[in-house]
Amino acid sequence: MNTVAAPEERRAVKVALLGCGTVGGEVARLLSEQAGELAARAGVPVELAGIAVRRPDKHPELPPELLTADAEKLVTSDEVDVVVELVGGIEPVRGWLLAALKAGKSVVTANKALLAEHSADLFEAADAAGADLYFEAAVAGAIPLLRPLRESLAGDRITRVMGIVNGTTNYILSAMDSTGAGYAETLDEASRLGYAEADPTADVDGYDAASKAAILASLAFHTRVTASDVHREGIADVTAADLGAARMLGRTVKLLAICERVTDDDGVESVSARVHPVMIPRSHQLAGVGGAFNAVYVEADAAGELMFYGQGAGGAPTASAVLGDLVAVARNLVAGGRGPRESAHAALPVRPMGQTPTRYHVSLSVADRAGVLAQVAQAFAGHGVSIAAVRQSDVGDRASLVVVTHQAPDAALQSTVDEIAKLDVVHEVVSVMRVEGEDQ
Ligand SMILES: NC(=O)c1ccc[n+]([C@@H]2O[C@H](COP(=O)([O-])OP(=O)(O)OC[C@H]3O[C@@H](n4cnc5c(N)ncnc54)[C@H](O)[C@@H]3O)[C@@H](O)[C@H]2O)c1
Ligand SMILES: N[C@@H](CCO)C(=O)O
Ligand code: NA
Repeated sequence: MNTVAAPEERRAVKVALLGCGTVGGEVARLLSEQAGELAARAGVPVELAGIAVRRPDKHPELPPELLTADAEKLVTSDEVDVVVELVGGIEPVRGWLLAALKAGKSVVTANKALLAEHSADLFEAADAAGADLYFEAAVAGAIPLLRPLRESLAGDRITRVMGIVNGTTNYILSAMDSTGAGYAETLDEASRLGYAEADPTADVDGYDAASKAAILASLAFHTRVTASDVHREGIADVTAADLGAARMLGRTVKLLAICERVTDDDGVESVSARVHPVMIPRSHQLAGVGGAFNAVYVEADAAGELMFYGQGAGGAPTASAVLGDLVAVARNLVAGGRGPRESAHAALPVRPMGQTPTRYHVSLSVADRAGVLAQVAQAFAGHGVSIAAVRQSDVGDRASLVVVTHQAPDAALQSTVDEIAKLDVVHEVVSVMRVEGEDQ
């Protein structure tokens, strides 16, 4: 348990840094370059006790006496007060962090994959030992977002969190939209710039954003949501035709994480968490978020609408969030307090995607003859889906038909699209995508 130390008894807060790659390297640099200022802000010097990397011989830039390949031993060393984990992945990191917490060390991590599956165990271990668990860098990089959710908005009732939380896919979609650049070359560039995960399929297939959505939903709604509770679709299937269809409607495509508190007709509350590509109007504030930037809207009963924007990936921006957490832990050690614990009292069920209300855009290539529109409209009506707008234009002997719906349960919309694809009069389903935001 943390205790208050008299100023003369305070020794430096000693940090074990696990991982010294894109983010860890920047944390090590800033800890050294800003040592004086960090000590002044924390009220105590913050110093490295050791750095664990996979291959110490590959790091001539780091002090050799600090380097080790044995993270397991480092995390429970008597000399260490705080473990900063920037390795990533679930095992063996989970075991290291549980051992560290059990030994009373506080933990700062950027590891969303681990938190989205095991935060309950980690919080429990932190509570048992009276240690801290901070993870601002795990969602939306440099942007202060988790601290506002955990602390500033703890007195409000959040109803929705929606935004762009993966820098790599936003970088790719922005380039595909603005320059028509190809998917593969843009992904290579995102990896080179240090935005992508070690295995970039975690980014493009939506796993990274789904982990972040689970963390956001858990914090915003005071419940437990894991990555497997989040409906996940990535951007691998987003085509030039989708972007073209969006452009025709004055829209663009973004990969969004959407977490909502939903109340059914009987007043029963649940949460819905999903990640998928979405068409949004170009006038929407999220449409202007380019490159590896992230932006997240939070809607709360009393606060109204808030927006958080900034660099969501990259070494230095992510290190900024890590260092902020490290200063918070050091201050707690000095003052003898603790940061916020897990808040999961609401224990809300997770609503399946099929029952979640969404809106669809469907772009079809159809035969240009009488009665086609009626057949398509009938398919929507048969599934109880109400149409908001229809646009038809002739393309040679075919017609292009674009339908935008009102909200309906996602399963009803999926069934409608499946039925339409089988109609003889439909030559091709050119693009199907969910939509958010009002049309102009
Ligand atoms: N790169 C970003 O923009 C970014 C942003 C936010 C969060 N994150 C998260 O930060 C973490 C680190 O990401 P990164 O981009 O810096 O990764 P990275 O691949 O650049 O670095 C990983 C580091 O971990 C070390 N490592 C791997 N296995 C190890 C082992 N068994 N023992 C000791 N050290 C080991 C490697 O030597 C390397 O130094 C991940 O959880 C990632 O999801 C990254
Ligand atoms: N790979 C992640 C890093 C930031 O969490 C991204 O592209 O957003
Ligand atoms: Na953040």
